[in-house]
Amino acid sequence: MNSRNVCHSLAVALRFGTTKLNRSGWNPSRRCNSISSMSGQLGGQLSYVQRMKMLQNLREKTGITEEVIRKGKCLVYYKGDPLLTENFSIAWMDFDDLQVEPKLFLENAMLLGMAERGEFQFAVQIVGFGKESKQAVLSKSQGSFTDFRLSLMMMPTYEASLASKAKAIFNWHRRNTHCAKCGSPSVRNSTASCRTCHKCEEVWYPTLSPVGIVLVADTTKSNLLLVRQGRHPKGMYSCIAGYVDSGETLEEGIRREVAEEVGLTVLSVDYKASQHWSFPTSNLMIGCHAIVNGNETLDVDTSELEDARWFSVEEVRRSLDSIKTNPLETMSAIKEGTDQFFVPPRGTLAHSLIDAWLSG
Ligand SMILES: NC(=O)C1=CN([C@@H]2O[C@H](COP(=O)(O)OP(=O)(O)OC[C@H]3O[C@@H](n4cnc5c(N)ncnc54)[C@H](O)[C@@H]3O)[C@@H](O)[C@H]2O)C=CC1
Repeated sequence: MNSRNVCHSLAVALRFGTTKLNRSGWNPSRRCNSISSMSGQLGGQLSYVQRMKMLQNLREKTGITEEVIRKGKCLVYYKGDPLLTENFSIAWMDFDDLQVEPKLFLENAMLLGMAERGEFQFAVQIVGFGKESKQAVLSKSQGSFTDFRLSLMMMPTYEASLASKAKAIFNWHRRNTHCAKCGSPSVRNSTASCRTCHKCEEVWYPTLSPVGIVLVADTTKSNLLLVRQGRHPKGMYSCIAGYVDSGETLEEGIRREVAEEVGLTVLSVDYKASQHWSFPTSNLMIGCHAIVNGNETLDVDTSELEDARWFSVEEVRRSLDSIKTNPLETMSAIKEGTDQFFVPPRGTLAHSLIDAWLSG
């Protein structure tokens, strides 16, 4: 089985307004002074600060011009799946290779960011380009369209965050075509960073929900508590996660989730890392380590969880090593129906929290 077939199988196994643009939107005839003045810098390395200022300028002042599009590289999506190379990196495409009018491109694209060499990064959905679009892209590129969830687990971290951002923003625009204040149609700006109501001019920004995710250890630090939901692949145990409620701090949300889901008292919480996560919508996963009183009896909320169990550090380390060394083979074995315990794959914050705890 070649690696693409393995990937396809794994993807199955892991199944877990109008185009008129507003005043900061598309205007092909407008020259953008700031971009023109920057053009001397393009091609060389740009500092992080320079790049952020330029992106801010595009979002908030000038909007996207044809000049910007032509200097761009595109992350291409077909029906929600990104175009990746054989090695699970983004198969960036030049705008010219997409053979589409700039206006149609922009109606289906969003500004993602800017590479260090000054290339603008776009994400674009090609479904809107017509029936032949998929074949046309595949014939011009070295990539193939790869299941989105699998992509996030296999891509380099930086690229996975770009892919996650694009998916979340596209979804948000699709679901938020009308103003939540007056009900009139809203229009997106050219970078896709917001929508403006045509009637009342209220501006709407993509929403992001905070989720606390926590790796729980007992006071001896020799046991880790992991949980599984019915929708997880067979054998997979992960960290406790839950949405932070309005009015709560992150720590309060985590204490409440641990109490509700497994009936344990959290003694301490330490922030570790965060990750954007676009399932099912747009979440900011905020990852922590926590210590609980391990003498208390587990009281599992079976409406949320199928199981919660203490694992020894050695058991968790063996599982993590296996999935780190051979991610595709391990996931493939799991798909065949093994009862083997495994931790979430690379690309998930749960995996990083476990990895950080074991290396700490
Ligand atoms: N990247 C990672 O390592 C992991 C990510 N996750 C993600 O964390 C999120 C939360 O996990 P679960 O609690 O298991 O999710 P869930 O989808 O089971 O949600 C639990 C409950 O929260 C409520 N809810 C749903 N959406 C909400 C929102 N936007 N704001 C407030 N409440 C909401 C609903 O009542 C739902 O029943 C999910 O998106 C899940 O995919 C979970 C574990 C690991």
